[in-house]
Amino acid sequence: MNSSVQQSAEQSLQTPLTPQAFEAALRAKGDYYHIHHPFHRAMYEGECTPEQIRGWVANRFYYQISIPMKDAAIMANCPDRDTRRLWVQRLLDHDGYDGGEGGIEAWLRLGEAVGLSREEILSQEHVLPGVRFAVDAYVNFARRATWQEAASSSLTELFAPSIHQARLASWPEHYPWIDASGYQYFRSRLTEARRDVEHGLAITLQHYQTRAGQERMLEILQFKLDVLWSMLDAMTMAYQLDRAPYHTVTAKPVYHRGLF
Ligand SMILES: O=C(O)c1cc(C(=O)O)c2c(n1)C(=O)C(=O)c1cc(C(=O)O)[nH]c1-2
Repeated sequence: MNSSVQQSAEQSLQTPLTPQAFEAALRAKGDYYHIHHPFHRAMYEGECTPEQIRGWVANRFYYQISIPMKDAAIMANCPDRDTRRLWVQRLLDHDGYDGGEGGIEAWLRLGEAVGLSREEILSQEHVLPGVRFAVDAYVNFARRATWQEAASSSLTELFAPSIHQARLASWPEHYPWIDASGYQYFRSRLTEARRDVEHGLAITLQHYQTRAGQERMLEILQFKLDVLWSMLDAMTMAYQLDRAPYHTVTAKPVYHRGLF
């Protein structure tokens, strides 16, 4: 590269993206959302066996119960009262409040609708180590990052309404054996995720003002996409390729159930 070309490349890397261009770059990350993962595609194309659906629901439960801990960690690091007043809604959405059951309970109902018992889900006996490690990486990131960085890592939710919508549109047709009462979680998230995104996006656009910061935020978003993709990789090994951990040694789920 001659020096003037190099200089202008360096300059453009120092120029912050406009808020519009930054938001467009965030949205472009949707190309790597787990909606494109083969396990996910199989789910909404009707190709999954009941065992595979049950495996996904039981494993995703670990994400569901970890999200409020992740959000509590963000609040614990956030000195801004106005932010906390809005952010606390996320905990309440999942844990329930004022007689409302909340998302964790709705997920347990989804589990029952696909044929799992409540005890089986709560015991975490089906949670694969790879899923656990991926989810824990997300919670641990939220514990040690600044609250703004941790808040912005939730922005994969930009793409979540379309994935919940895809399930609502395809599962009842493909999997008539699933009790329709189980779908309430997906329905609730359509509106909850949109509201979360509005707040998360406002924090993000306000916080990342330099080009280096914006590039870092895109890397944070990629980290979160990696978390979601890696969870499905672990499920693919166990439920599609019959290669659960230790399958060469035993068919028993000997893997640990969390060390809290
Ligand atoms: O079903 C999904 O594909 C999906 C994805 C995501 C996401 O993109 O992180 C979330 C959820 N669901 C979800 O239900 C949810 O409550 C949620 C919270 C968060 C977050 O990062 O704070 N992501 C997600």
